[in-house]
Amino acid sequence: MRIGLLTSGGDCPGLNAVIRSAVLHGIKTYDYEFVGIRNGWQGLIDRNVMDLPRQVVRGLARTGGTILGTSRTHPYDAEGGGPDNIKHNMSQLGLDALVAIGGEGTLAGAKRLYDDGIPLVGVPKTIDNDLRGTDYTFGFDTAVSIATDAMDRLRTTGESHHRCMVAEVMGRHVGWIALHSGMAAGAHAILIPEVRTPMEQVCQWVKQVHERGRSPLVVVAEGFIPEGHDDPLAEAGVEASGRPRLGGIGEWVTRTIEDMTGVESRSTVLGHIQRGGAPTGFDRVLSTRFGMGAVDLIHAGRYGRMVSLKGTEIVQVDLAEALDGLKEVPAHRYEEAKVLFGR
Ligand SMILES: Nc1ncnc2c1ncn2[C@@H]1O[C@H](COP(=O)(O)OP(=O)(O)OP(=O)(O)O)[C@@H](O)[C@H]1O
Ligand SMILES: O=P(O)(O)OC[C@H]1O[C@](O)(CO)[C@@H](O)[C@@H]1O
Ligand SMILES: [Mg+2]
Repeated sequence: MRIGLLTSGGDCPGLNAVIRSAVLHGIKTYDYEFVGIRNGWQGLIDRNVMDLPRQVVRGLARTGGTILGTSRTHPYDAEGGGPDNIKHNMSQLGLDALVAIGGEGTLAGAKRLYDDGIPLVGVPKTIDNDLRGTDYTFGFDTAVSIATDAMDRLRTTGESHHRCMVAEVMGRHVGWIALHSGMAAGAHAILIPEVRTPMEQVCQWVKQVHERGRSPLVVVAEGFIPEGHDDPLAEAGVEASGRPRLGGIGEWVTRTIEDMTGVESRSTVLGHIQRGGAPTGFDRVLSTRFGMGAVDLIHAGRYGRMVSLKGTEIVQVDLAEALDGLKEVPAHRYEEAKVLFGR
């Protein structure tokens, strides 16, 4: 059995650990061969690949990024894409099956390809943690840990200057990173895409905190839409795919707070720092187990499925089930965090 591995969508810490564990488990347990497909679906279209013998994956569990590269190439819409071309290329490369490691976009493409007759399995990744069908995606824990560390730092400088500090974190459609890092750092307000909090409410929390002698910390997810607005702020234009490049909401919230409360405020955008560097121990273990689980799925011929974490166990779910809408922050989780906002 010769298996192609690809990473697609935004990178995240843990991708290399999946590649390593899939290769080691596949070689040691089943005597499989592995091929790395470069730059996501693009590599399958271009037949741009690398061999993945055991020595290439040595020491990878603790490294950030992906040795295969990634892209947001659409497997159907890109020039040279489509199931027939991809099947042809797989046959030219001698590939029997694929492991697609990606977020909800990548796995939606994988599901379509599976429905069109391509034998593949999925591994859920993304710092956003927005995939249903798994308790956690890898990358999320690392992003939360980086954001929490940054917020602890913002709090000490904020306290020195009696300022309101605003931290913008990633989270295009969902506010998991904001919720968890904000809660971990003791934020006085957390603004997420799922909840259209009015700025009057945010300013009331900020004033209450300031009046009791503390420096307010406000955490805002990049996809937050303030009441009265229709779309998230996207001041950096659009990507090649036409998708808006989010960002700018942190600065907008900061200016609004300063104007409405008179409390001196500063904004920090964490950006891609949240996606860089080494994975946490939790993400290394999750990625390692996911990589092994994906190879087991292929060995069992269970195509069209992905590995998933349920509680402490690695299980398997249908891609269709995992892609049935995004995993948003439920209202009760937001209400729980809100108890500690403001006063
Ligand atoms: N329904 C779909 N069918 C086929 N391809 C898709 C579909 N949706 C998205 N894609 C392709 O998959 C690519 C990767 O998806 P996306 O950019 O959403 O990242 P992701 O895999 O969700 O990971 P992350 O959210 O962590 O960046 C998209 O840029 C797009 O080209
Ligand atoms: O790396 P890019 O293409 O700027 O994408 C940024 C997006 O990727 C993510 O990190 C993961 O989907 C989002 O949170 C963010 O909006
Ligand atoms: Mg995604």
